[in-house]
Amino acid sequence: MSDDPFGQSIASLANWVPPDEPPTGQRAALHRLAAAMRIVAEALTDMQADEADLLAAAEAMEQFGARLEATRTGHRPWGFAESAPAGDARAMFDRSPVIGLGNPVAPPLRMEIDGDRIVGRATFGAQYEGPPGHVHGGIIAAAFDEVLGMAQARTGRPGMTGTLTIRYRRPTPLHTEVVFEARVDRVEGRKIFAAGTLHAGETLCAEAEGIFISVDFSRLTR
Ligand SMILES: CCCCCCCC/C=C\CCCCCCCC(=O)SCCNC(=O)CCNC(=O)[C@H](O)C(C)(C)COP(=O)(O)OP(=O)(O)OC[C@H]1O[C@@H](n2cnc3c(N)ncnc32)[C@H](O)[C@@H]1OP(=O)(O)O
Repeated sequence: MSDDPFGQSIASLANWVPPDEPPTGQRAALHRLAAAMRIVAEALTDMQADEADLLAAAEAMEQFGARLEATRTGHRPWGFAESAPAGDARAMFDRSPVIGLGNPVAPPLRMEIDGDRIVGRATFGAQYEGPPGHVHGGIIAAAFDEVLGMAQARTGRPGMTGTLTIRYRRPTPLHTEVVFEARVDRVEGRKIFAAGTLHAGETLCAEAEGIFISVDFSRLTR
């Protein structure tokens, strides 16, 4: 990948560390808006507002949505180099559906690097419910993809998920902080083998194995 500046910029994201300082300005406002949208999404799963109240909110949201739509450029700023001028080299992560503080769909999972492990923490609310009172298995798979994905990216030759295998051992509770852990087991040619666990307290809720295939990411932009 040495002749591939885009690949290098993706690989450099593997050195991501959680920002020390909270964001400011437009980005802080974006995070606040996304957080407010998460509160609304969570409340919608269990609320008693009447029809008129809901319709008034829907109207306001539709109007605001139209205002935002009108400002869209279609530009996809998804590289280290491009997000740096936006004020923060890690701005790309704002968009993630799993960790993105600017994406209301994200729980959000908070990741940290601990030696050769990636640790991810999240508290899933009712909008992520699968079986009653417990987290949807597909959401758990998405979170594993992200933490195993971060672990494999730190090899410096990040790949795409080829195979992700999950063993769900115990139902994962909602409204409780749960902890994902991931690490790289071994690298064989382009294949990076990663593994992880999900715990709720002392309970092992799920285990995952992933095979990531190192790719030339500039392919994806063509
Ligand atoms: C988006 C990534 C971001 C990068 C990181 C940035 C840093 C940030 C850090 C972290 C936070 C973010 C973390 C994100 C995590 C999310 C990642 C996803 O969800 S990715 C979306 C889902 N995955 C796809 O859509 C793949 C679709 N599939 C493909 O594009 C191809 O099939 C691909 C690239 C996987 C392989 O295709 P070929 O043509 O390049 O490779 P061939 O030549 O066929 O195989 C090479 C070797 O790999 C094995 N292989 C190929 N496919 C495999 C598979 N699916 N499973 C297992 N092994 C496979 C083969 O057996 C072969 O092994 P032998 O050399 O013979 O030993």
